[in-house]
Amino acid sequence: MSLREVSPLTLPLALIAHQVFRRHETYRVAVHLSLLLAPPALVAAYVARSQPYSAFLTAFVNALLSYLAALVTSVVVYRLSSFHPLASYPGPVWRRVSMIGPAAATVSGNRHRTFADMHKQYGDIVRTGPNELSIVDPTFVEPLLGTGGLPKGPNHIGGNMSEETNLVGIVDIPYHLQRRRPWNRGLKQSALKEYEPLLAERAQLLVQRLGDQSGSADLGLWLKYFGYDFMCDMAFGGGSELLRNGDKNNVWAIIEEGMVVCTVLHTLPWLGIYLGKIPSVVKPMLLLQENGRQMAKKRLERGSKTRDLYHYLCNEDLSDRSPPAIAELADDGILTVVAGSDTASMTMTNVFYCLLTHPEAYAKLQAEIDKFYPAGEPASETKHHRDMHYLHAVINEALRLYPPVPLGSQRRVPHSGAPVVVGSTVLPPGTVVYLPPWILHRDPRNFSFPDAFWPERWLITSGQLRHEDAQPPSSAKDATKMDISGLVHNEAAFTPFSIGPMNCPGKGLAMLEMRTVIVSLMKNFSFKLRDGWDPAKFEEELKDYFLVARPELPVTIERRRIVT
Ligand code: HEM
Repeated sequence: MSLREVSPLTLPLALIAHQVFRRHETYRVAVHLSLLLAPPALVAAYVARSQPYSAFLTAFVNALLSYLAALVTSVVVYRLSSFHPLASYPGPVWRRVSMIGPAAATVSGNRHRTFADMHKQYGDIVRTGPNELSIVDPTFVEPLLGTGGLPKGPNHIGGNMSEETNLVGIVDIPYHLQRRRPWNRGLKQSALKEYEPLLAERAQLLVQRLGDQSGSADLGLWLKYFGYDFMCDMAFGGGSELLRNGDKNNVWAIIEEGMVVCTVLHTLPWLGIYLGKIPSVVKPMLLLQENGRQMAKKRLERGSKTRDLYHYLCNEDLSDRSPPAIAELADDGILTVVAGSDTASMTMTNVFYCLLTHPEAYAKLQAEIDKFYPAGEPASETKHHRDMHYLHAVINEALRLYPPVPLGSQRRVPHSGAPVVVGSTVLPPGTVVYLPPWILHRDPRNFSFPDAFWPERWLITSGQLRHEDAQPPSSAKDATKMDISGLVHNEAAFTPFSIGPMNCPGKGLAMLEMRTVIVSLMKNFSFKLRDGWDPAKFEEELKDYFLVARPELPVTIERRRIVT
């Protein structure tokens, strides 16, 4: 049977299959295979009935080719047509067709820059994929992320290579909220108090190890070691000694290589499901998952002397509750490692990069630290944090310029529900949405001098500094006092931790950790960028692999004398 003979039969079946795929998006391999193979098989059985088996095989191959060609054509034509629900949204034509190209492009780590370029060209709402929009209008933040907002998007299904994801990717809102409760208990203020001694001990070890580095080091690397060790202390009651022993098991290479693969699979979730079945292809991802699972499993086997995060995740704080399933706890171990250690250590690296390239800000923060932590006052004392307005402003400003999750967390309008309407914008069912902090934070409509590191903006708007006493950022040479008095500062557009019931539960811990470490380091050392290193490279080499991957930060280190 030739292609021409089978095509009249396969064409209508392909059109029906397209509609089924479109309305009932599924990640079940069995359903995919049935929809892809059963119709051509039926056509072949029909046209080659009462003929030898070889005729059936020829008919099947031809039916499959014509069926797939019709299916692909139908999908592409529909996505490019004015019938597609997102047809009215502007965006590059190639991105309307398929996510395969965008997924391949994520490997470069420039996804955030690509999104920024698209917004420059097409405006505030851009169609960045066949069914995907990126929105940089801050009035959408609360309705889409806040209470009553949208559920999570499907990207973590790809990253997890399974529809069963850890907390961060749970799509079903009631189930997400149920799984979220122990995290909230384990990361609330009273629980943080119990982590403070662990934090103080680790920060002291970081100081000691940096002091051993004979005057020069990659500060980013040591902050990564610190971040991982502290996260293991805090979450699993110990288990990592990178600061003492170095990264002999390459855990950071595992995390960073895993995140590259994860970003590709976030963009094409169905591919994750398939590649998950070919371990050799997704080895970095599997190693990353195994690392997190092992950390959690070892913790469960040995128990913990401290009330660590797993004390809460295992419901050990509730006498009337049994622990959740081991698989669930192990999956949340992966999330703990990635969400908890990478983000905070990266932000501390960014803080030091900003301070070291802005000596006047460095000097102001040093003065504040010396005021609150004179000789004799331990750097681990947290009671001063709330009065350290400049420290808070510096951290906020680093988070504004370099949000660790540059595109933010994905959301999706449920397939089964009604369209979501925000103002005059209609988001049809099935639409995936990004609200990228990287772009919102650098938009002059949200923040004056958007590309400048200028902690003073946070002091002015919180009433700590009068407009008339503020100096414009050093990089904004032509700025006037007028520009400062008409300061634009829209905190509704500041979303490094996301917002709403599915936001980051680790915000309080991250702030505590960052403050303690910055104080400990600046109280003990003077840092300078290593001579000959070009700081311009730092920003260029920041990569978006869902979380930001950072370049090295080489510094010279000198011990300060005023310290006890
Ligand atoms: C500077 C540090 C950090 C930043 C900027 C950050 C940012 C984020 C963002 C943007 C999300 C996505 C939220 C959403 O979907 O709306 C998230 C989720 C999450 N983060 Fe963080 N994070 C940081 C540190 C931490 C720490 C220290 C922990 C502690 C373990 C943590 C635990 C989590 C968890 C468990 C989730 C999943 C929340 C959920 O889906 O309900 N994060 N984080």
